[in-house]
Amino acid sequence: MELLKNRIIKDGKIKEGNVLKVDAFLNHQLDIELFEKIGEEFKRRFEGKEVTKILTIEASGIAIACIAARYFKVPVVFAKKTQTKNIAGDVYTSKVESFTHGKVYDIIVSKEFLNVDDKVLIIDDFLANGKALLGLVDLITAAGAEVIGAGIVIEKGFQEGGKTIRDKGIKLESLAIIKEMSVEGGVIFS
Ligand SMILES: O=P(O)(O)OC[C@H]1O[C@H](OP(=O)(O)OP(=O)(O)O)[C@H](O)[C@@H]1O
Ligand SMILES: O=c1[nH]c(=O)c2nc[nH]c2[nH]1
Repeated sequence: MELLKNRIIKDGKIKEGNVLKVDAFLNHQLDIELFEKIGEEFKRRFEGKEVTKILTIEASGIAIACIAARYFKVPVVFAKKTQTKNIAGDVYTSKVESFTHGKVYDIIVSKEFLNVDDKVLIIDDFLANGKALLGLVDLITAAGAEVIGAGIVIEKGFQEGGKTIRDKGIKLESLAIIKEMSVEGGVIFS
């Protein structure tokens, strides 16, 4: 998606530890006009697929999932990274090592919101090592629901997540795939 790639080149900042900082438009300050275009593009990439629910993971996936849901006209469910009193009871759970927080979370979704007849599209802002996506696939599988695919805004193609997910036969659509990035050389797309 050229618009997104140009924005990454304009506003992205490369940090140590394979981190691309895009908080000026994607995961801290949010450019909703760009999000609308991204939502529209996800809809185009999954055209013809029946989707009954969008699943994402807090925190940074939520905003983009909500805008995408306007195009699919389905509810968004997000996996929580912390237990709260108001979600006590029957939950699906999986372990996810967070890329930017550097710690392992027991992610949870209430059984009420993932059902055996759901056809689930996963949406997230980033794909790096694939831990978040694998955790979300676990939750969908535990519910007996179907994984329709995953829509990712930025895939860091030099990390292992994309291969792991594609090897599982999951339809993965990443709107920008970074082949290489370095402080000196900038970002190079696939
Ligand atoms: O493919 P992975 O290695 O799992 O990396 C991708 C995940 O990393 C980020 O979440 P993170 O928990 O780092 O931060 P957040 O709380 O801002 O969503 C991002 O939002 C993805 O969910
Ligand atoms: O802002 C972010 N930058 C990244 O490089 C990244 N990788 C996973 N999650 C991420 N979030």
